[in-house]
Amino acid sequence: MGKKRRPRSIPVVVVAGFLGAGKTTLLNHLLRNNGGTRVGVIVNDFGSVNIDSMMVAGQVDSVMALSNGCMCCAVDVSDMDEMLNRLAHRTAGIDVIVVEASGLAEPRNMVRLVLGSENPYIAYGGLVVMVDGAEFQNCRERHPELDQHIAIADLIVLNKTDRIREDEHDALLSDVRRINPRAAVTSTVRGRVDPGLLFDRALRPEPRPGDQLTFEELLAEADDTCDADSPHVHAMYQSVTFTSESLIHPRRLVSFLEKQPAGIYRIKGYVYFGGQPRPQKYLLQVVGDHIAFHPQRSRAGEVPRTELVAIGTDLDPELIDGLLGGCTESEGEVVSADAMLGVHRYTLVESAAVHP
Ligand SMILES: Nc1nc2c(ncn2[C@@H]2O[C@H](COP(=O)(O)OP(=O)(O)OP(=O)(O)O)[C@@H](O)[C@H]2O)c(=O)[nH]1
Repeated sequence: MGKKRRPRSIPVVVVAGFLGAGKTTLLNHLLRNNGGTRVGVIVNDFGSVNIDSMMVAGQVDSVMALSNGCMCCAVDVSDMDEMLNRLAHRTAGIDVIVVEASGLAEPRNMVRLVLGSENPYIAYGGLVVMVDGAEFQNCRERHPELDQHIAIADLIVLNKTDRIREDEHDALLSDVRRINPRAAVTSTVRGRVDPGLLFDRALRPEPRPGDQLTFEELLAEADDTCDADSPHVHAMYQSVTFTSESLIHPRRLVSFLEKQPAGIYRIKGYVYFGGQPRPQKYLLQVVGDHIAFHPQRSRAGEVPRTELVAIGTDLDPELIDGLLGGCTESEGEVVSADAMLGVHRYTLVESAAVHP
């Protein structure tokens, strides 16, 4: 009689963190440094164009995008379950699944979606919460509920420490430790964490007995709705998507970015400027006041299509669409050679390696 095989148990790790904290950057780092571990990825973006899945595509065999909008308040778990089923299927050969929550998701509800799965081959692998070292203290003032996200994390990644002074880092670290004395905390630049911290729970610092939250505690107060009694961060936010097949005028776009309409906190997406022998493609990333262009390699014959998602509060979609529409090149317009100077000022060359 053949030996009975034990069912595989694929850990599912949820990565959460406020808008722009560096979740996709961390994911790309993990995918590049997976040491042979096959990682399946589920991304859930807030806007109607899933920029995050485009940013990890090409890094991984299995990337799946959860449908338009933040999933954390989905009433049933079927969408998530369907993706988990596909990734956990034997033929996919996946060793670990990472779920990147939208930057506005309630992590508790994302965890609930994973725990609610009926798939016998997966096991909840913990919650990683990323903190934007440069923006967190400001964000906390606007959204005190972000402390709750930290409070339930298993691993807290203090990211963007290159953008803060040592004393600011120390203050942040002690705040985070006070909010969650249980979790492991690691400080990073560009999400460069040891993948072993996420993929192999045994490598994590072991919580002391009685320190770890039980699933029941984790799920307590998990909310299916976004009503006024349980305001979720994303209930206040909206997104505006802009697409254009015309080339973008660099100087006009930079001027838009430097004087953004009120309410925008985050902009991300792909932009095409004119160039020879082919248009120049950039990934644009704006978090708060911080603007970054990341040069991209475009394929020969690639049709330029700018896609940007702006996320914020009290946005005026028509105004934003109109202003971005005004940043396109008009037909026959001659763009001077120095028009790219503004873009170059905000260009991160090394980032080409982060987001190819
Ligand atoms: N200076 C600096 N920039 C970083 C660091 N990590 C990420 N970034 C930049 O921050 C911006 C946002 O990073 P993402 O990884 O897209 O953030 P995210 O959390 O996935 O964003 P959302 O999905 O919109 O919530 C990008 O321009 C990154 O290159 C870091 O450690 N230092």
